[in-house]
Amino acid sequence: MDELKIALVGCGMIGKQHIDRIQNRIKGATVVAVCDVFEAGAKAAAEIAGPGTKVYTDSAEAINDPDVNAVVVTTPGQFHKIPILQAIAAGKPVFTEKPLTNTAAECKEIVDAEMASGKHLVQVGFMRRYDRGYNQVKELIDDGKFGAPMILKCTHRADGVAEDYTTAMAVTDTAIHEIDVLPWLINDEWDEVQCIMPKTSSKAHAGLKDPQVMIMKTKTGIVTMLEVNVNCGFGYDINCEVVCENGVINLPCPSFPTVRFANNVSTKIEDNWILRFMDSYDVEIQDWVDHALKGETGGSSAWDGYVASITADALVASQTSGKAEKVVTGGTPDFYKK
Ligand SMILES: NC(=O)c1ccc[n+]([C@@H]2O[C@H](COP(=O)([O-])OP(=O)(O)OC[C@H]3O[C@@H](n4cnc5c(N)ncnc54)[C@H](O)[C@@H]3O)[C@@H](O)[C@H]2O)c1
Ligand SMILES: O[C@H]1[C@H](O)[C@@H](O)[C@H](O)[C@@H](O)[C@H]1O
Repeated sequence: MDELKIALVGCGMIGKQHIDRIQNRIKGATVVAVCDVFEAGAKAAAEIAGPGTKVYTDSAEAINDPDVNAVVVTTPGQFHKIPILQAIAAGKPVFTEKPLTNTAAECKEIVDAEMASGKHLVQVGFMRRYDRGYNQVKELIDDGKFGAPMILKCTHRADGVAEDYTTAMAVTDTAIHEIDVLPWLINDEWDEVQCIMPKTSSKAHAGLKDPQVMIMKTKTGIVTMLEVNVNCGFGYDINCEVVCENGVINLPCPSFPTVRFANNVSTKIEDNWILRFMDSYDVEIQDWVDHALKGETGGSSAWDGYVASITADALVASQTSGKAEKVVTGGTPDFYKK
């Protein structure tokens, strides 16, 4: 294969961004077909992709088009499973946005199908593994001079959320990023996780518990305290402080000038995830393309996506039990050992 000819399934917000990214900033890949259950949405996406782009409303038809040799899935999480399984059945590499799917049971079906195919075909869009700041922190941890990490203090704050955002989504849609990236960062695995509900913000819509505090402990005993706070009202504020034996490492934020003005010292906070992680998405998709052209996958595997969902299910269970819940994965199959 010398070029990926992609069918993109799910032409919403991030789907359209990935089309623009692939057509204009990524080498070695072109979107040749787009698919959305709403034909008008697919047609609008085809306009972005350019003349000659095929338009589908059925993912099986798009994925099995003989001109298509790779797939990008950008439907909402609860609709990821079917197009991913269709891509695996067709033997075509597939990049899916996070989460792999919304439940661990569905993720297991994908893992089983990929192992049965005998080929590594699935990459999950946990883009923080490609973020420059997280990579700089990882290099410092791996260097060893800071000693072992012991405590991680993280925030995942957003300006606000839509009315259909649920209490469980604080885990499955939002904290899922930290659930994936932190074990990669500190070379460890989750052991048990707990969700604690502080006083709910008056800005949270009816029925939503926000903020939430997630306490997550790894197998070697490192403890993470994660604040998920999606109605903070002041911007998209991602922080990660790693307290090690000999020092403390702070995730660098994208650089904005610090200004002194009107008796204040201040720095801008990014408005949203699109702007905060813009560069990471480009690096991530290019890395997927480069790997897929060689018959490989990079970044997060289907197994990583499955483990993230098992962890998310445990945290969601803790939202009601209030107790620490064990994360039980059964061990990495040889197929996924790196
Ligand atoms: N990595 C990130 O930071 C990041 C950011 C935003 C969204 N996401 C993820 O991207 C995915 C999409 O999010 P979004 O905000 O773009 O959603 P969206 O609702 O804007 O778009 C989803 C689109 O998929 C279409 N669709 C639904 N079911 C379909 C099916 N079976 N076949 C074809 N099309 C179908 C819908 O009609 C819609 O146009 C989600 O999994 C989300 O978690 C990731
Ligand atoms: O909490 C949001 C995350 O910070 C983003 O990166 C996206 O994944 C979005 O879907 C989530 O709702």
